[in-house]
Amino acid sequence: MTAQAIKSTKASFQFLHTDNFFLKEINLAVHPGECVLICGKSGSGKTTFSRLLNGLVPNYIEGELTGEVKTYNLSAGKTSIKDYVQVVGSVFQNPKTQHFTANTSSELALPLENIGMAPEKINKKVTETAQKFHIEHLLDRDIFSLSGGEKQQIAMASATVLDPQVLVLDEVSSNLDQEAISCLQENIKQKKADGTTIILTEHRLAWTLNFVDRYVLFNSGQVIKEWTNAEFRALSNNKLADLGLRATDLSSKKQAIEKKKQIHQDFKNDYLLHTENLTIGYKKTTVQTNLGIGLDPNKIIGITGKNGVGKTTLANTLTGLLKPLGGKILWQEKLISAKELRKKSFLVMQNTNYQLFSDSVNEEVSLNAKHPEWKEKVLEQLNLTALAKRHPMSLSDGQKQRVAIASALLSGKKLLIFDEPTSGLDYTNMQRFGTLLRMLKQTDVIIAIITHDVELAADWCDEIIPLKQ
Ligand SMILES: Nc1ncnc2c1ncn2[C@@H]1O[C@H](COP(=O)(O)OP(=O)(O)OP(=O)(O)O)[C@@H](O)[C@H]1O
Ligand SMILES: Nc1ncnc2c1ncn2[C@@H]1O[C@H](COP(=O)(O)OP(=O)(O)OP(=O)(O)O)[C@@H](O)[C@H]1O
Repeated sequence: MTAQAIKSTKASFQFLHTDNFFLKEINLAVHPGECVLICGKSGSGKTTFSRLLNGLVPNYIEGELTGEVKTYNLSAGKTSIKDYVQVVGSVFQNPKTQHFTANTSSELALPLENIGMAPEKINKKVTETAQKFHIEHLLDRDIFSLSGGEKQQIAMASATVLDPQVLVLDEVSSNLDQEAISCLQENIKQKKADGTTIILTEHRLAWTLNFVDRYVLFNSGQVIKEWTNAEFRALSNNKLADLGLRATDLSSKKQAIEKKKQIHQDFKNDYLLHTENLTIGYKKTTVQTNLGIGLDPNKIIGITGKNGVGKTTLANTLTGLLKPLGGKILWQEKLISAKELRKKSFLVMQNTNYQLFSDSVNEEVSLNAKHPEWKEKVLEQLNLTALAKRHPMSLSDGQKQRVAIASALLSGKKLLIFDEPTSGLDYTNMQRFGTLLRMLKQTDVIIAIITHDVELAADWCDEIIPLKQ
């Protein structure tokens, strides 16, 4: 019998400074070349378990581990990270935390340099890898000036450049457009065909049906169910929703999105907030020119478009964080400055790590809250009540996202823009977020959501503005 690629035997893990074991007696065996997807609610332990497979837990995120977790001959808690990186390629949920260099080409070359590959071979491999992921246009760029999806693509390419035996991919599709997801699918299938063992943690499941062998459901730090691919495909969207999981059949949602694009009227100038010939971008890069868009209260507006098209740049400009390169932004038909826009608006960023400052969830959402009387209800609706005393930085990514969302909802600002707010959210939390937005839209607030999330756009947006290249 072949040895297992991954074998977790009664693995339990307790985070430092906590009273209880969070992961509880996890048994899971994955054979070489198998592709296993870990799903489950936000905070169920998907990321923590995946970090036991690449050595980050407990080497980097400390705590007590009992039982055993082996990735080939490496053993969590006993093997150093240095040895893990030879065997396991990882993509983290938040790609920003994983880049080691400031330049995209150096980022892809670094793992190859570390194993002493000759420079001409390195160049060839970097070019080949970029071609596989269709990201040649991103080579030799400053990493910090990439869009969220572009960063995710670089992280994925860099994790595979050494052809590792195991890939651990934590929410790798969360910021990608449809084209980038198709390319990711092809690459994963190719890796699988080459015998790579692949572990994914995901909320969005539809894109995984044609390559995942087994689905494993986590709940409160435990494995509670497993399905083969065929069994999982047989589950209806309703059944998945009962389990708190996202839909696998998105056909009707995609149709709904097309209808919502038609509902949105092209530019007219009686919007509460509208732009005229707006040019947005950075010192040396113009991202969009001649933008005429309008936003009104009392509806939830989705903003969609391909990776790198300028959605985040637009959000930053409309909330006054970035000055326009040209053109006008008008509020009630009067010119409005960046400073005034900052006063009126709240932006929930794509990476919420940058906007959580307080020592507890409770303090964070109370900062600048104009509606403290809503606090209890909002925390409850976003499943945060039990986390109120926790330090925001100790939360899972989906939990952090919900804290930033709660702050926005309580802020009393007139313009709320959410940049990919549901990238870390399961079905139930996405629905709860949508429900809160529907309540809020009756209060004369402009609500805009930048999103690649097909379910969020279809189920909760009233109109969709597609941003074009
Ligand atoms: N600080 C910056 N300096 C220069 N260029 C930048 C900067 N930030 C982003 N860009 C570039 O501007 C373009 C638009 O980026 P933006 O983040 O607005 O895209 P996006 O539509 O939000 O993408 P995604 O869906 O991937 O999040 C991209 O090509 C990106 O590489
Ligand atoms: N350093 C830490 N200290 C204490 N608790 C932590 C720490 N890191 C994570 N947790 C808690 O462990 C639980 C599992 O977190 P994990 O990130 O594994 O969840 P997840 O299923 O990946 O969630 P999401 O889908 O939101 O990313 C969460 O309740 C989280 O708050």
